[in-house]
Amino acid sequence: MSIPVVDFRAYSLTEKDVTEEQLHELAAQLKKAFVEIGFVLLMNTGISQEEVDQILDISSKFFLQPDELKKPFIRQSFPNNLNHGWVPVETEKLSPNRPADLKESFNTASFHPDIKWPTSDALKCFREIHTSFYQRCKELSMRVLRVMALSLGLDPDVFVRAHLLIGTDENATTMRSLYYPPVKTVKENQIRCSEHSDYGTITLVFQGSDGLEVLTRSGNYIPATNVPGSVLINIADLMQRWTADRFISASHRVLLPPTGDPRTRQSVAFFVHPDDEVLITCCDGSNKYPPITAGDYVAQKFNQSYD
Ligand SMILES: O=C(O)CCC(=O)C(=O)O
Ligand SMILES: [Fe+2]
Repeated sequence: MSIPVVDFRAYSLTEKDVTEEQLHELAAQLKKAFVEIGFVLLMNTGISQEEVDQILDISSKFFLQPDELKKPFIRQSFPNNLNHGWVPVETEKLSPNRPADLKESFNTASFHPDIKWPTSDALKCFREIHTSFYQRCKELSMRVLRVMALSLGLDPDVFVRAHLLIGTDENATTMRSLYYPPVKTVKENQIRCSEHSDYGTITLVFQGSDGLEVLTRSGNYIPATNVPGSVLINIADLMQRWTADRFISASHRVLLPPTGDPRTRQSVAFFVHPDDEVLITCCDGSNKYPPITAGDYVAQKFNQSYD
């Protein structure tokens, strides 16, 4: 089994005249992937590899600074949005069975005027690059959510309408740039990114190199090979609840590199969340999961993963 590949050209960000027939064809392909494995590799989305390289590049300049220069941006230091900011290595614990992850990250979760952004010469484009990549990811997410609603025979705008506040502090959508430093000393069972599923509706992933693995329904992890120019998209927990388990929020992880391999790794994940106040109820009318607001669900998950 491998991750299914879907050509998204007909509804790419540069395409204005998609036909109903093309949308239904895409819907059928996405539905199959999201039911069978919960992951899909989209080609020709309109987001170019140059854009991805640009954000990976400016992010690595940020991460490679001494911790002292990153501390002013640490997560939880911005009162308007406690999820925004820098997360040092070994802070986030995604699995109860493992030590905290060997990764560092920067969460872009707010554009509130009180947010401080890096301003040094080397990082003067940091804010602009992060803001524009966030917007690109948001636009693509809206297109994907539309196709997903169609694929389930729902009102095509039902998911889009639940995500109108992306980019404000009333919505938890977060773009996270990840940096996995060279591996030196390792605790027992520690890995780069522990087994977990994501919390929101969908996640867009841009990998700088291989490393991500995905759990299949048959119970084994397979590589999500990095294909330059593509966007990997996965179902997250709230979408699994919303669809009463038709779409699956698959577990995934990043293992350690082979012993002695000094290579770092980078990726960018765009975690799409519904607006905080949106109540997620099973769209098939069942009560397989009790209703919960998107805001309460994410708050619960953050309490578990950041002690
Ligand atoms: O680094 C990656 O490729 C994915 C990271 C991830 O799954 C996450 O941060 O939720
Ligand atoms: Fe993830």
